[in-house]
Parts: sequence; C-alpha cells; structure tokens
Amino acid sequence: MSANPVRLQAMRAVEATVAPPISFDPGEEPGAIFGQNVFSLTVMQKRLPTSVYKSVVSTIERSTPLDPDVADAVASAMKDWAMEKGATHYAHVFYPLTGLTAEKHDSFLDPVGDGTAFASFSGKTLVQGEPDASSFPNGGLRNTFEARGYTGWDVMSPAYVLENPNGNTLCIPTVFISMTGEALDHKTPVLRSQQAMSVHAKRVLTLFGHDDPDNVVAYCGPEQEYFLVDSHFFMARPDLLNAGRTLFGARPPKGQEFDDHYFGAIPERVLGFMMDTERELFKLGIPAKTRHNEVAPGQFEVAPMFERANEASDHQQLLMTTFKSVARKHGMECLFHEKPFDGVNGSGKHVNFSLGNAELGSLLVPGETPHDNAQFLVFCAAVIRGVHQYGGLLRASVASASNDHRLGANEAPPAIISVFLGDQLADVFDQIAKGGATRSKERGTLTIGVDTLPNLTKDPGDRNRTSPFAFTGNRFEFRAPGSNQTVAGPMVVLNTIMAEALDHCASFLEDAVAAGTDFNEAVQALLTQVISDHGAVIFNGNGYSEEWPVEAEQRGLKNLRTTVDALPELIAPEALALFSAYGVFNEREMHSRYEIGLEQYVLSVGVEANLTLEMGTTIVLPAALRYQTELAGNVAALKAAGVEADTSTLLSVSEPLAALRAGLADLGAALAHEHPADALAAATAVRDGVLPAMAAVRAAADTLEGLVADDLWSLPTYQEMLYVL
Ligand SMILES: NC(=O)CC[C@H](N)C(=O)O
Repeated sequence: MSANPVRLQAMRAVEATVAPPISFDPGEEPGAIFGQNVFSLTVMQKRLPTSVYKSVVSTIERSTPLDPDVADAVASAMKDWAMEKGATHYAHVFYPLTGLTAEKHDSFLDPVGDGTAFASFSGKTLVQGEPDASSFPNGGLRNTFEARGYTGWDVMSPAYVLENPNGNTLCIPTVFISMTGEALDHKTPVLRSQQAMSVHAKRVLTLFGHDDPDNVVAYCGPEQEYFLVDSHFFMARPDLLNAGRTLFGARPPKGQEFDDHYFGAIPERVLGFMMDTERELFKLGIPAKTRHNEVAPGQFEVAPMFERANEASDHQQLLMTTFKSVARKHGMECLFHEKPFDGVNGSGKHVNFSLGNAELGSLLVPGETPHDNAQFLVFCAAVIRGVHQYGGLLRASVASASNDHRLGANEAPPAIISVFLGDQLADVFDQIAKGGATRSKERGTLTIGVDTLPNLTKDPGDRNRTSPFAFTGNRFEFRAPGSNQTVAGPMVVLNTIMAEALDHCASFLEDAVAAGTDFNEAVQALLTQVISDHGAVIFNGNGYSEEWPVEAEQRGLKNLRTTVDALPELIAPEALALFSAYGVFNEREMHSRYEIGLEQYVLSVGVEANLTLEMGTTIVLPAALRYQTELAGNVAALKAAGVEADTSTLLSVSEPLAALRAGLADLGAALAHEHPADALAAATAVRDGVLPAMAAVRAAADTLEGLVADDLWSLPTYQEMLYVL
C-alpha cells in the first residue's frame, strides 16, 4: 500500500467505513410506500369533491383550462394533505436553463395582524408564483431590471412532499416563463411540443379510423448511468470536487477490458445504497425498475419505467438529486458527469421514446393485424423522416462540453445521428423502397387481408448498441443524451420533429383520400415516399467502425463532433421555421437557448482549464520536482562516492517535467486571452485554444504519474477511485 499520507489516510478511511442501516421496516407490505408522498390522482379522488376531481382529470387528459374555483379547492386539499405529512413550506419547483432544479420555499403561515398567523394556501398561490430569479441564464430574454419571471403549476405533473431531516416541503412542479410569456426553462417547451405533436398524431389516428382519440403524449423512459466514488477519494481530488470529472489520471493497469464488471454481482455497499435510493424514489412515486453494474468499474445504472415525458423529466431531475444525497449518506459521491474517467466507458442517459395514450397504448408497437401494422409503419416512417430532416437538432439537444468527451469514445454512440431499425423492420422498409412490402422477414409469410402490408412479429431482432437512435421492439432508444443532462431537451426536439412529420403524413393521406385514392394505396404511397426521401438515415451497421463516418458523409448525414459544431443548428433557418410553425419556440427563444448553450460551454471549459492550471502547478509539478530533486541527489551522492551514476531515470522524469512546465505556460497564456464578444467565436476559441492546451498538460502529468515515486503522489489514482468502494 502507498505510503503517501493523503492516499493512505483515504484508503484506511474506506476500509473503516460502515454502511448506514437501510431505512426499511421488515413488517412493511411490498409496495406500501410507493407514491406515499405524492398528491396523486388517487389522493385527489379521496380528498376532493367529485366535480372538482373530474375537472382536474379533464385538465390533465384533455388540456381543458383549470377553473379558479377548482384551483382553490385543490390547493386547500393539497395544503391539508401536505401538513399532515409534516410540510411547513411549499415550493414552486422549476427547471432553469442551467439544467439544474430550482426551488423557492415559502411558509404556509400568513400573519393575521394580531400577532398570530394561520396556515393558508390559495388556488392562486398554487397556480402561479413569482420568484425574482433574475440570475438564471436567459440568453437576452430579460434584463436584470425587469427581473420578473413567473412560475405556473404543471397540472399534469403531481405535487409531492420532499422529506428532509430538517423539515418537509410541499413541492409543486412548475413552468418558468418571463413577463412576456417566453420560456425560461426546460419544462415549458416540453408541454408546448407535446401539445403540437398530439394535434397531428390525432389526425393520423383519425385517418386510421379512431374516432375522436384522446390526446397523444410522448412517453420517456430514461436509463441513468452513473459512477460511485468513495467520498474520501472524492475529497482529495479538486477536479472531481469542482468539475465532476478527473482532469488528470493515468490509465490503470486494469481497465474494463475483461468486461468483468458489466452485469456482475453488485457490491454489497453499492446494493445498500441502491436499496436506499429506491425507497426514496418509491415514496416520490418514481418507478425505479432496473438496477445493475455498468461496463466500467465503479459504474452503475438505474432505469425507471417509462412515464409521460413531462413527468419523466421532473422525476429524472428528482432522481439525480436523490442519488446525490443518498450517496453522501453512504459515504460515497455519485458522479453524473458524462466522462469522469478518461479511457473507460462514459455515462449516458438513454432516452426510450414512444408515443401513445392510455386508450391506445404505445403507437410504436407492431400490431396484430395488417391494418394495425399500417398505422405502426406510418408512425415509424414519421420517426425516420423526423430524424433524417432534423438529426442536427437532435445532436444539438445533447450538446455540452462534458458530453463531447463521451460521444464516439469507449462504447458510446457517435455524434452522427442515424436510425437503427433492426433486421425485420429494415427489411420491410427495404421492400417498401423497392415497390411495396409483401412479406416480413421473420415469418417469411405473405400477408393476407388488407393488401400488401406484411405481418410483423413483436421480436425486432438483435439490438445495436452502436446506434444513437435504435428501434427496440416497441419504442426508439435515443442513446446520445448524456448522464448529466435533462431529458427535456431531447424530448422537445423529438416531439417537435414528430409533430412536423406526422403533420406531413396526415396531410398526404388526407389529400390522397380526398382525391379518391384507396386508403391502403395512399399508405403505401406515403411509406414509399418517406423511405425514398429519408431512407439515407437508416443504418444497421457498426456505428463505431472507422468506415461509418466516411459513408455517413456520402449519405449527406451530419457529423457534428463538438458542441460548437452542433449548437448553430438551433438557429439555422429551417430550425427556426420548424419551432415557430409548431408553436414551441419563437425566434427569440431559440436564440436565447443557443446563446446559453455556448455560454455554458465557455464557462465549463473555463472552470476545467483553471483547475488544470491550478492542480498542475500546485500538485503535479511539486511532486515531480521533489522526485527530480531526489533523483538528482542520488546521482550526486553516487558521483561523490566515486560510483558510476546511472542518470537514465533522472532524464526520463526531466523530459515530461519540461513538457509539463511548457504546457502550463501555454495553458496560462491561452487562459489570459480575452474572449471574443461573439458567443460562437468565444466558444470556438475555447475549443481550439484552451482544450488542446489542457490536453497537453494532462498528457505530461499522466506520464509523470507513471514515473514519480508513489509516496510523493497525493492524487488518488484511477485504480483507487474505480476499484475501492
Ligand atoms: N452498455 C451500454 O449501454 C453502454 C452505454 C454507454 N455507457 C454510453 O455512454 O452510452
């Protein structure tokens, strides 16, 4: 074991760690706690007069406006319920463009004027709040002197009581908008885009004979990957502490090459943590379903069941905060960074996406009959059209400085957005392209009934983990979103591109039918058109291969490697036209998101660069210099003793040491440059000037880590952080 005091102490402390007991009551019925802290429809049904309850349900299901009297009744019941659960405050929770969760707490107590106070909570307070919140990024949508921003209750996402050892709070999920009604958050566009998509999905469903269908919603099932690191190591790494990822660290002798961690037995300490998180999530009605070890050592995954996109997105944010706080209780730090450790697997948040409603289920499930299948194929075709036309927007929706390190490296999807259909579906679309599908690969049988559409089995064939957008039997999996990102961004783009594509499909079919074309023939013609116009986006091969970027370029698919390449997609004329046509964002809102994305990029690389400079100068350089001095002393002593001195070790250290010094000087110089005023120019300068300078410092430091005496190296190493839990 290392004699370096910092690391030694950390190791001893890890050894001595005793996991906290799980807060589990052995007599408890399974599932008894699920949703216990949620003001759910069931709770509302019990506590509200029937007419009020029905009115809320209608607002949720059919988007009817919320009546002020109904809001008052709901608020009163909600307050009583929350106070019974120990809540003293309520908070409008919102999701500003930092990607974090924001909350402003207010007490239920109102002073009466005679020195006493009573608890109150009106419909108006439930429905609307007014946090000052002027310091959130708004990309030019507000000036600080007109700081007003409003929060408004998202009726479709239930309120809940958040427990804290120091007191409980009633939390109300809200949208956050400016005085002029422009979106300052991630939730507003999810709701707007969902509405737009529903309008056109319903037109398609009506064409397929569904009479007055319910609203169609987007479902989202996010798979959250994360790393756990013992707190003692975490605290000894300023980079993890401040940037969430290691900026230094030589590859460990053993990485993930044995694939021995993936789905392996979950370490006892981690399992205890997982059970504890699940309990907290269950109380909040978050359906955490699956847990397992991931590819990299120290990496794990939790996957909740799919939910409506807006609720899934709120739950996802809550899940992340819950994981962070429970991990600390267990003496660990939960890392959501997309690439905390260089050279091993990064962390994604794969978004499983489908459309549907309670009445019809998922619309991306192959049906039992050719007629159902025709409907399914139209929805799939819409996905293909949407992803092909707006792949750049999907890429932009997952663009961040941290995700740039992950995409295309060590088993994460590439930055080129293509669609994987699986053998069966690819074969069907192939046949459609060649003039009408008559058989499905799996069954190999001719279809009967409504002419030429094939039967489809529900088994889609093999999975393809190298694709950023893969059909998995009853949904598509968008694999590019990063572990630290909100799922709202991708969901907004998915909903909006589906709105456009379904609008196109519905209009095509409506026109054809009006012109007297047989409906099935119209469907065939539509599918043929979509596949010949947009089939280039379908790629079933290996997305990690070296040939793919070359082929993708020939197909005209974009390869937007970095955030700086991707973000301009947001303000491309076709993107502005798309989002405004479907009422999701106006031009100002798009520009604000573009500016904020670039600003966040510059800020996060800036923090990392300053940290690299600081750690390089105050931790790595001194360790290397000490070792060099020790070696020089050894050479001098040998020479003095008249013994021939071997200087090779001294020289091998001196070389990277010189490179480190030069690298630090270059990085310092790169950081001293004033940023250009234009946001894109600033981000480009950072990408092309600062990032390479950081990489040069790291390369020299990582070489030194392999040379310097272990007792002089105080930064916990990759082997310690990844393997000691
Ligand atoms: N097994 C997996 O699905 C690996 C996925 C990978 N961690 C990613 O970044 O997306």
